[in-house]
Amino acid sequence: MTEPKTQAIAGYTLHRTLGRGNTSLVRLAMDPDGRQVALKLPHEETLRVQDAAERFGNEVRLTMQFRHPHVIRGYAGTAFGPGAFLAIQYYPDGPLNEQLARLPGRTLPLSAALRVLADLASALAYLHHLGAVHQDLKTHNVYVDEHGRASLGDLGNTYFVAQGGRVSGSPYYMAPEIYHGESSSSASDVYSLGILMYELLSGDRPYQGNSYDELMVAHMTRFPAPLIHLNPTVSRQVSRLAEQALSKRPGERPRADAIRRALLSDLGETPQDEVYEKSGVDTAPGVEKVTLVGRHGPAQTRTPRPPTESDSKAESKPTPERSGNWNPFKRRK
Ligand SMILES: Nc1ncnc2c1ncn2[C@@H]1O[C@H](COP(=O)(O)OP(=O)(O)OP(=O)(O)O)[C@@H](O)[C@H]1O
Repeated sequence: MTEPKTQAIAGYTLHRTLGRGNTSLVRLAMDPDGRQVALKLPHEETLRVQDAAERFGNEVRLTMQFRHPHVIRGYAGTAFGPGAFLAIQYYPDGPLNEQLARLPGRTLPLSAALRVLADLASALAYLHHLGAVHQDLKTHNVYVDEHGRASLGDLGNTYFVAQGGRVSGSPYYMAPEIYHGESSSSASDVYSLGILMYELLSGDRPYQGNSYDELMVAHMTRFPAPLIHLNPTVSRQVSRLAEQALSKRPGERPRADAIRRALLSDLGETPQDEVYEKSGVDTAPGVEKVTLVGRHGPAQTRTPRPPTESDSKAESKPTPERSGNWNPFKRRK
């Protein structure tokens, strides 16, 4: 296969193409420290279209800021301009959807599935603690290493609730309130986690459909069978939490941390509190900063500011994808 022409990034030796998404081309590369990395290079089109360029910039900025063992590790990046790139941890097995496609029956063994879900619940609990919403939890954005430990990637649509952001999601995983055109919240991430719990623990996503509209109806009006009926090896507690995560009303869903605890209990572990410390690192003059350091590593900085009128417009503006060439895996931009 001929490799597409790609912009050279100083200090990086480019190797084979790992994949191509809507936003970027991803190349295996050697970084200046001699480490193998996945190098995300925005498409020319991404850099030309303001909205897409901003999403790439957002992904670079947040990936470099967040530090958590289950949020994909960013090594270096440039958010904007012709030299834009993001170097992240390389996962030889690719994203979880590709891993599942290679497995018989598309299913992980129970303990492996519980571990992946517990790691993702931990990642969400961390983001939610910081006041952020991921908005795009799905198998395509999950990477699992050789020890079976999972990381949540693709922070392009992640935003801090206090700052506002564009509502988005993927139709198989998207909460009813997003279909209704309401704002996303930590509860909509928990809904996506509930979908993933069904998917990984029963072998199927709970809601199916051949179009955006069919999926919308399913998410809004149907209720899946209890998870324990689909997989009797799952505990009652995990089954109940998965059902509650899929509540139509966001307020009735559990928190990500409660799900993490239940999953760890199923693994025979005693869940520990995840501790986030406060510290004060200034990144810009004249702006209040809150820096939260996870027990797992250094700094995440957020800049609270009151939502503006344009934020609330953006938050309340869903962008349903109803065109003829509907693609269930393509994120709604
Ligand atoms: N860290 C990684 N390790 C290994 N392969 C990766 C990694 N990141 C991305 N890839 C490969 O590159 C492909 C494209 O990556 P990704 O989906 O993140 O692209 P994107 O354009 O940024 O996303 P989107 O399509 O959501 O805009 C993935 O499907 C995967 O095959």
